[in-house]
Amino acid sequence: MSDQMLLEVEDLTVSFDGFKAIDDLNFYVERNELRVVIGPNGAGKTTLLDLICGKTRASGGKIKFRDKDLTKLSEHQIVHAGVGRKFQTPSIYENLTVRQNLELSSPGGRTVLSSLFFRRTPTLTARIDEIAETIYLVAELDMSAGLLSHGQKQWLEIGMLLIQDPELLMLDEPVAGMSVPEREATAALLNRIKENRAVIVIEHDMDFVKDIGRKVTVLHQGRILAEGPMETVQNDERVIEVYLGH
Ligand SMILES: Nc1ncnc2c1ncn2[C@@H]1O[C@H](COP(=O)(O)OP(=O)(O)OP(=O)(O)O)[C@@H](O)[C@H]1O
Repeated sequence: MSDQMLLEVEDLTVSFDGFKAIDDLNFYVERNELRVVIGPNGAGKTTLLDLICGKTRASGGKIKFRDKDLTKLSEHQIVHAGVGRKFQTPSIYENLTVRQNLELSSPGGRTVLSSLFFRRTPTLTARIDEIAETIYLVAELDMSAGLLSHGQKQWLEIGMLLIQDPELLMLDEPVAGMSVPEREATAALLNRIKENRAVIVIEHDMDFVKDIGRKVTVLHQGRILAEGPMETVQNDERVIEVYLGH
């Protein structure tokens, strides 16, 4: 594969009691790409992300990320290699401020914050300001995270991943439960953050997928049913049959 490829998933299979949730899958993501993965319930979307982040172990196949095979690494090593994953439910610290949540998520943050000698270095402060700007939370930096709206909490969690500077960011239904303006702001946010990293988004909200306007992969029964620009995919007979027509 070309040097442009950041992630190369080849012949990936996982069986749960003989049922192949991912079935001999080949899936490639380029650097600086924003890829949307869609498909009916049970298609294997979440399982694919679980395999990439090491939460689920593959039965066969490879997941090449830069020069590493992720199937051989632990979850912790995969994070360290530069893969960030956001789950559906936000896992922020509600009693801490937005700034403290970001500080805690910064590399080494967990140890420095608990230290008596924690100091805000100018570099960290500047990085937090930059991220707060990206996730639309500049005015909320010193506010308790528990007071944020549902959408703002999702953005904070994205910020908590961004501060670790992952090369690949994976998001599971980031706009679920968001208002229309929040959804539009999230589309703009994802398009901005993919400028220096790759992003994989699982999504059911077709309006949002159209807002993002990027390459779409349709999964069905653990395999790729179609792949390409949204306009092509949404006119594909097989995609309409198994997913969009419902
Ligand atoms: N740990 C597991 N043990 C057994 N079966 C599992 C496990 N994880 C997933 N599955 C099964 O694998 C299939 C794919 O599930 P997955 O959650 O990846 O689908 P999905 O495309 O993310 O669906 P949804 O849109 O509903 O989230 C489903 O049939 C599911 O029941």
